Amino acid sequence: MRRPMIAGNWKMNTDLASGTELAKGLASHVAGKDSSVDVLVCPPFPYLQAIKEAVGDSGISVGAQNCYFEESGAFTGEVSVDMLQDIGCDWVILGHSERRHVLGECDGTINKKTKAAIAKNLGVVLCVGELLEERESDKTGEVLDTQMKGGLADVSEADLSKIIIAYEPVWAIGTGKTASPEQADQAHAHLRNWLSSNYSQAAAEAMRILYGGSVKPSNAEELLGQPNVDGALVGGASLTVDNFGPIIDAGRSK
Ligand SMILES: O=C(CO)COP(=O)(O)O
Repeated sequence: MRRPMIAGNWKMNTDLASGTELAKGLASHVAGKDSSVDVLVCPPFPYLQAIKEAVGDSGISVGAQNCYFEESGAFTGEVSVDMLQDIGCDWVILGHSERRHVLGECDGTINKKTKAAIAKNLGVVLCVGELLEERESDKTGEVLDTQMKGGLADVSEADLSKIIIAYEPVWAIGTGKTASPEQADQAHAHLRNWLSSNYSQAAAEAMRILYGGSVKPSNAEELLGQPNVDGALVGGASLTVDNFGPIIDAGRSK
Protein backbone atom coordinates (compact mmCIF):
# COMPACT_ATOMS: atom_id res chain seq x y z
CA MET A 1 0.00 0.00 0.00
CA ARG A 2 1.35 3.42 -0.93
CA ARG A 3 0.88 6.04 1.74
CA PRO A 4 -1.02 9.06 0.39
CA MET A 5 0.59 12.49 0.47
CA ILE A 6 -1.10 15.87 0.18
CA ALA A 7 1.45 18.58 -0.53
CA GLY A 8 0.95 22.33 -0.76
CA ASN A 9 3.17 24.39 -3.05
CA TRP A 10 2.70 27.96 -1.87
CA LYS A 11 4.78 29.27 -4.81
CA MET A 12 5.66 32.99 -4.40
CA ASN A 13 2.66 33.68 -2.15
CA THR A 14 1.93 34.60 1.47
CA ASP A 15 3.89 36.88 3.77
CA LEU A 16 5.37 36.07 7.14
CA ALA A 17 2.18 36.79 9.09
CA SER A 18 -0.28 35.08 6.74
CA GLY A 19 2.02 32.09 6.13
CA THR A 20 2.47 31.54 9.85
CA GLU A 21 -1.26 31.82 10.42
CA LEU A 22 -1.94 29.34 7.61
CA ALA A 23 0.58 26.87 9.03
CA LYS A 24 -0.92 27.13 12.50
CA GLY A 25 -4.40 26.70 11.07
CA LEU A 26 -3.31 23.55 9.24
CA ALA A 27 -1.67 22.19 12.39
CA SER A 28 -5.00 22.66 14.21
CA HIS A 29 -6.86 21.08 11.31
CA VAL A 30 -4.85 17.84 11.46
CA ALA A 31 -4.70 17.69 15.28
CA GLY A 32 -6.43 14.65 16.71
CA LYS A 33 -7.14 13.14 13.28
CA ASP A 34 -5.65 9.86 12.15
CA SER A 35 -2.23 10.16 10.56
CA SER A 36 -2.86 7.97 7.54
CA VAL A 37 -1.90 10.76 5.15
CA ASP A 38 1.42 12.60 4.86
CA VAL A 39 0.99 16.37 4.77
CA LEU A 40 3.67 18.65 3.35
CA VAL A 41 3.79 22.41 2.98
CA CYS A 42 6.35 24.20 0.79
CA PRO A 43 6.52 27.92 1.57
CA PRO A 44 8.92 30.44 0.02
CA PHE A 45 12.55 30.26 1.26
CA PRO A 46 12.44 33.24 3.65
CA TYR A 47 9.58 31.74 5.64
CA LEU A 48 10.72 28.12 5.89
CA GLN A 49 12.06 28.40 9.41
CA ALA A 50 9.04 30.27 10.75
CA ILE A 51 6.66 27.80 9.13
CA LYS A 52 8.64 24.87 10.53
CA GLU A 53 8.15 26.38 13.98
CA ALA A 54 4.48 27.12 13.34
CA VAL A 55 3.60 23.53 12.34
CA GLY A 56 5.37 22.36 15.51
CA ASP A 57 4.82 18.70 16.35
CA SER A 58 1.64 18.44 14.26
CA GLY A 59 3.27 15.89 11.95
CA ILE A 60 3.13 18.29 8.98
CA SER A 61 6.42 18.30 7.06
CA VAL A 62 8.03 21.35 5.54
CA GLY A 63 9.77 21.47 2.18
CA ALA A 64 11.40 23.99 -0.12
CA GLN A 65 10.41 24.80 -3.69
CA ASN A 66 13.93 24.51 -5.12
CA CYS A 67 17.58 24.06 -4.18
CA TYR A 68 21.00 24.17 -5.81
CA PHE A 69 23.23 21.17 -6.47
CA GLU A 70 26.53 22.56 -5.20
CA GLU A 71 27.32 22.28 -1.48
CA SER A 72 28.57 25.82 -0.91
CA GLY A 73 30.56 28.58 -2.55
CA ALA A 74 30.21 31.47 -4.95
CA PHE A 75 26.67 30.84 -6.21
CA THR A 76 24.90 34.11 -5.55
CA GLY A 77 21.23 33.69 -4.76
CA GLU A 78 21.28 29.91 -4.48
CA VAL A 79 20.36 27.70 -1.50
CA SER A 80 22.07 24.37 -0.74
CA VAL A 81 20.64 21.07 0.45
CA ASP A 82 22.58 21.42 3.73
CA MET A 83 21.01 24.83 4.36
CA LEU A 84 17.53 23.40 3.89
CA GLN A 85 18.21 20.50 6.22
CA ASP A 86 19.77 22.85 8.75
CA ILE A 87 16.42 24.56 9.23
CA GLY A 88 14.39 21.35 9.32
CA CYS A 89 13.26 20.80 5.74
CA ASP A 90 12.48 17.19 4.87
CA TRP A 91 11.60 17.73 1.22
CA VAL A 92 12.34 19.80 -1.84
CA ILE A 93 10.20 20.24 -4.96
CA LEU A 94 12.35 19.93 -8.09
CA GLY A 95 11.56 20.32 -11.77
CA HIS A 96 8.35 22.25 -11.25
CA SER A 97 6.95 23.40 -14.58
CA GLU A 98 7.35 27.04 -13.59
CA ARG A 99 11.06 26.43 -13.07
CA ARG A 100 11.25 24.56 -16.37
CA HIS A 101 9.23 26.96 -18.48
CA VAL A 102 9.52 30.36 -16.76
CA LEU A 103 13.04 30.03 -15.35
CA GLY A 104 14.53 27.83 -18.06
CA GLU A 105 15.60 24.78 -16.05
CA CYS A 106 16.50 21.72 -18.09
CA ASP A 107 16.44 18.02 -17.24
CA GLY A 108 20.23 18.01 -16.74
CA THR A 109 20.06 20.65 -14.00
CA ILE A 110 17.05 18.99 -12.41
CA ASN A 111 18.96 15.70 -12.37
CA LYS A 112 21.97 17.31 -10.65
CA LYS A 113 19.70 18.81 -8.01
CA THR A 114 17.87 15.51 -7.53
CA LYS A 115 21.13 13.65 -6.98
CA ALA A 116 22.44 16.32 -4.59
CA ALA A 117 19.26 16.10 -2.51
CA ILE A 118 19.03 12.33 -2.29
CA ALA A 119 22.74 12.04 -1.51
CA LYS A 120 21.91 13.82 1.76
CA ASN A 121 18.59 12.07 2.29
CA LEU A 122 16.49 15.12 1.49
CA GLY A 123 13.26 13.87 -0.04
CA VAL A 124 12.50 15.01 -3.60
CA VAL A 125 9.13 15.73 -5.16
CA LEU A 126 10.13 15.49 -8.82
CA CYS A 127 7.62 17.20 -11.12
CA VAL A 128 6.93 16.16 -14.69
CA GLY A 129 4.21 17.17 -17.12
CA GLU A 130 3.39 18.12 -20.68
CA LEU A 131 2.40 21.42 -22.30
CA LEU A 132 -1.01 21.78 -23.94
CA GLU A 133 0.43 21.61 -27.46
CA GLU A 134 2.32 18.45 -26.53
CA ARG A 135 -0.88 16.81 -25.29
CA GLU A 136 -2.77 17.95 -28.38
CA SER A 137 -0.14 16.47 -30.66
CA ASP A 138 -0.16 13.16 -28.76
CA LYS A 139 3.30 13.69 -27.32
CA THR A 140 2.37 13.34 -23.63
CA GLY A 141 3.96 9.91 -23.24
CA GLU A 142 7.12 10.93 -25.04
CA VAL A 143 7.50 14.10 -22.94
CA LEU A 144 6.98 12.21 -19.68
CA ASP A 145 9.53 9.57 -20.72
CA THR A 146 12.12 12.22 -21.54
CA GLN A 147 11.58 14.05 -18.26
CA MET A 148 11.74 10.82 -16.23
CA LYS A 149 14.86 9.62 -18.04
CA GLY A 150 16.55 13.02 -17.70
CA GLY A 151 15.51 13.70 -14.11
CA LEU A 152 16.36 10.24 -12.82
CA ALA A 153 19.60 9.64 -14.76
CA ASP A 154 22.09 7.74 -12.55
CA VAL A 155 19.59 7.43 -9.69
CA SER A 156 19.71 3.92 -8.24
CA GLU A 157 16.63 1.85 -7.51
CA ALA A 158 17.43 2.02 -3.76
CA ASP A 159 17.39 5.82 -3.94
CA LEU A 160 13.94 5.89 -5.54
CA SER A 161 12.53 5.48 -2.01
CA LYS A 162 13.57 9.12 -1.38
CA ILE A 163 11.64 10.37 -4.42
CA ILE A 164 7.99 11.11 -5.10
CA ILE A 165 6.86 11.90 -8.63
CA ALA A 166 4.31 14.65 -9.23
CA TYR A 167 2.45 14.60 -12.54
CA GLU A 168 1.44 18.17 -13.30
CA PRO A 169 0.08 18.77 -16.80
CA VAL A 170 1.17 22.35 -17.49
CA TRP A 171 -2.16 23.20 -19.11
CA ALA A 172 -3.95 22.39 -15.84
CA ILE A 173 -1.77 24.51 -13.54
CA GLY A 174 -3.45 27.63 -12.24
CA THR A 175 -5.91 27.55 -15.12
CA GLY A 176 -8.91 26.02 -13.39
CA LYS A 177 -8.75 23.25 -16.02
CA THR A 178 -8.21 19.94 -14.27
CA ALA A 179 -7.16 16.76 -15.99
CA SER A 180 -10.12 14.41 -15.83
CA PRO A 181 -9.66 11.62 -13.29
CA GLU A 182 -9.18 9.22 -16.23
CA GLN A 183 -6.56 11.45 -17.89
CA ALA A 184 -4.68 11.72 -14.59
CA ASP A 185 -4.83 8.00 -13.94
CA GLN A 186 -3.70 7.21 -17.47
CA ALA A 187 -0.66 9.49 -17.18
CA HIS A 188 0.20 8.04 -13.76
CA ALA A 189 -0.09 4.52 -15.17
CA HIS A 190 2.25 5.56 -17.98
CA LEU A 191 4.79 6.82 -15.42
CA ARG A 192 4.48 3.60 -13.45
CA ASN A 193 5.10 1.59 -16.62
CA TRP A 194 8.18 3.65 -17.31
CA LEU A 195 9.47 2.83 -13.81
CA SER A 196 8.68 -0.83 -14.34
CA SER A 197 10.61 -0.94 -17.63
CA ASN A 198 13.56 1.13 -16.43
CA TYR A 199 13.82 -0.14 -12.82
CA SER A 200 11.49 -2.96 -11.75
CA GLN A 201 7.88 -3.88 -11.15
CA ALA A 202 8.49 -3.51 -7.40
CA ALA A 203 9.89 0.01 -7.89
CA ALA A 204 6.89 0.94 -10.01
CA GLU A 205 4.44 -0.34 -7.43
CA ALA A 206 6.21 1.36 -4.53
CA MET A 207 6.49 4.82 -6.15
CA ARG A 208 4.08 7.48 -4.93
CA ILE A 209 2.77 9.58 -7.80
CA LEU A 210 0.93 12.80 -6.94
CA TYR A 211 -1.37 14.70 -9.28
CA GLY A 212 -1.12 18.48 -9.53
CA GLY A 213 -3.11 21.03 -11.52
CA SER A 214 -6.16 22.90 -10.23
CA VAL A 215 -6.86 20.44 -7.43
CA LYS A 216 -9.57 21.81 -5.15
CA PRO A 217 -11.94 20.45 -2.51
CA SER A 218 -14.63 19.79 -5.13
CA ASN A 219 -12.48 17.53 -7.32
CA ALA A 220 -9.97 16.09 -4.84
CA GLU A 221 -11.96 13.03 -3.86
CA GLU A 222 -12.55 11.91 -7.42
CA LEU A 223 -8.93 12.45 -8.46
CA LEU A 224 -7.62 10.71 -5.36
CA GLY A 225 -10.04 7.87 -5.98
CA GLN A 226 -8.05 6.78 -9.04
CA PRO A 227 -5.93 3.68 -8.47
CA ASN A 228 -2.68 5.25 -9.67
CA VAL A 229 -3.13 8.62 -7.96
CA ASP A 230 -1.40 8.57 -4.57
CA GLY A 231 -1.93 12.14 -3.53
CA ALA A 232 -1.95 15.72 -4.70
CA LEU A 233 0.44 18.62 -5.18
CA VAL A 234 -1.75 21.65 -4.69
CA GLY A 235 -1.01 25.25 -5.62
CA GLY A 236 -3.74 27.87 -5.25
CA ALA A 237 -6.00 25.77 -3.04
CA SER A 238 -3.17 25.14 -0.56
CA LEU A 239 -3.25 28.79 0.52
CA THR A 240 -6.24 28.59 2.84
CA VAL A 241 -7.19 26.12 5.56
CA ASP A 242 -10.74 26.12 4.19
CA ASN A 243 -9.53 24.71 0.87
CA PHE A 244 -6.46 22.69 1.85
CA GLY A 245 -8.08 21.11 4.93
CA PRO A 246 -10.76 19.20 2.97
CA ILE A 247 -8.13 18.10 0.40
CA ILE A 248 -6.04 16.64 3.26
CA ASP A 249 -9.17 14.90 4.50
CA ALA A 250 -9.84 13.47 1.01
CA GLY A 251 -6.30 12.04 1.12
CA ARG A 252 -7.00 10.47 4.47
CA SER A 253 -10.01 8.62 3.16
CA LYS A 254 -8.05 7.25 0.18
O1 LIG B 1 1.63 23.88 -9.80
C1 LIG B 1 0.87 23.37 -8.99
C2 LIG B 1 1.39 22.75 -7.76
O2 LIG B 1 2.78 22.60 -7.81
C3 LIG B 1 -0.59 23.39 -9.20
O3 LIG B 1 -1.03 24.68 -9.06
P1 LIG B 1 -2.63 24.97 -9.00
O4 LIG B 1 -3.17 24.00 -7.96
O5 LIG B 1 -2.73 26.39 -8.56
O6 LIG B 1 -3.16 24.69 -10.35
